[in-house]
Amino acid sequence: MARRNRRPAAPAPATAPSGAGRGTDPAAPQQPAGTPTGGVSRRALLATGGGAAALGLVVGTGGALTGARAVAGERPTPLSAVGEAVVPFHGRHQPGITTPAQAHGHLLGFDLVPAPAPDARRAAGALLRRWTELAAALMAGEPGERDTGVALDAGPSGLTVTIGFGHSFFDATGLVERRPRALRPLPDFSADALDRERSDGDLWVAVGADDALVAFHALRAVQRAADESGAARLRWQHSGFNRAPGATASPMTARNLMGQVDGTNNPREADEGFAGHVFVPDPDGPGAERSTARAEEAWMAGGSYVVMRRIRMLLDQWEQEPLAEQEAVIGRRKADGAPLTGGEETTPVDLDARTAEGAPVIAANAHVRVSAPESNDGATMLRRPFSYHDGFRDDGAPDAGLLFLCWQADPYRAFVPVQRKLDRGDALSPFLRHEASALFAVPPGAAKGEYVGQGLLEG
Ligand SMILES: C=CC1=C(C)c2cc3[nH]c(cc4nc(cc5[nH]c(cc1n2)c(C)c5CCC(=O)O)C(CCC(=O)O)=C4C)c(C)c3C=C
Ligand SMILES: [Fe+2]
Repeated sequence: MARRNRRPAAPAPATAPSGAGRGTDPAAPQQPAGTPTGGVSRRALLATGGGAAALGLVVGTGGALTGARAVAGERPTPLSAVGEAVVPFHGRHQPGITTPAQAHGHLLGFDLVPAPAPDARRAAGALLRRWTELAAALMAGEPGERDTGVALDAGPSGLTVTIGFGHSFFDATGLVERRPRALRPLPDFSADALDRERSDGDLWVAVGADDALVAFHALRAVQRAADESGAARLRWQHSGFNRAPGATASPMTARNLMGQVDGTNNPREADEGFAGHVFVPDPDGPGAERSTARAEEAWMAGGSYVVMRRIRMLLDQWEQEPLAEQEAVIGRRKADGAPLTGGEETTPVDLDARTAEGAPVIAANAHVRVSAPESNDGATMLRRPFSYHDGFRDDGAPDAGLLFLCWQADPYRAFVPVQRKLDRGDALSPFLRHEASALFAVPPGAAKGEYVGQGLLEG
């Protein structure tokens, strides 16, 4: 059976007319996040004399910020395509789902501060409004409330901020009736070695940007807003990276820390049925008949579910494997990601191909065979991972791997069956340890004037 491969990533237009930010292919992180807009950037404001006052900069709280680069009348040096890229915040879906994965990512899990349910709900609503306003401002290149200035000289750099709800949020806020069925806790898998303190959580915020300072600036603003609100406290943080835009001569699919080209056969937004795989359908729209959602979950229409897995790679073992073994484990060539059945990266994998001796060319336990939609009743997810490296463990091994993120309309029809199958017989599994896990309901995007999750908290 010849399988359909997705088209190669097309270079993003320098200026996108609306909506999509820098294109919608998470497998194409090397393209600058390009949607220069007519909006006034932080840097332009400074250079045209708006200065510190217009930016509401922090002055006198330890590190005075004066906007010293602001000189009235001075023309700003143009930002590079990377710096000036703007991803729109408002829209049907939240940003950071179909946005190509950026060079830097921070994933934050929060717990609500215990309080009687009505108070916790009110406090959560206020925090979500504050996070929404912050995200919209920072993503547009404007300063946040009492801005720290960390991102002062940069453009928004394709910044995205994405917000979600965990299973326990609904207990804490007395909203159990409105908890989606698809948000029930993930089952245990035999290979799990999960650290519960770095898993789960009431609330989730994901920050991505192509500049490290811009990403940190947003991460800190989000965490400080939670702290100051008294509504939520940080439970865990996982930080990761991808290759920087422009690091390769032309846009290419990213590699992971095992050296494999990773993301080739991701679904593309232009594929038929893409939205049905990734986003929760409208109750009366196409795809609703396949949905298990109840009327109480209508607030999730246009939203998506994200599974996060922190997967450590046993790199000392992996790097001992001969190249041919490494390629057999995946079913693709390491150099260019082409299937072992021939062709180039985007050539469809032929799962039926046999050697002269009659053995399958793609092994029965090869990762691409076991995980493919064709082997899982069509189960399809949008993968959007970051690599991570957090130093070395006591045994000297790198604490490094993949912050695996996948997006789907229903995790029980995508991640869960596929991970069950991988758990039973994937040639890659012996080189992996799943160390943290979480599932979040990511509501639809907010319209102007609304906040993310308003449909749940006030609907
Ligand atoms: C449960 C879902 C998946 C987990 C967990 C997972 C972990 C994981 N994968 C790689 C490396 C590669 N994965 C590739 C393809 C691929 N992986 C999944 C799912 C999970 N992977 C799917 C659905 C697919 C696509 C299969 C297909 O349709 O062909 C590839 C091949 C290139 C590609 O298409 O992206 C690589 C390489 C690692 C290293 C990893 C955990 C650390
Ligand atoms: Fe995979």
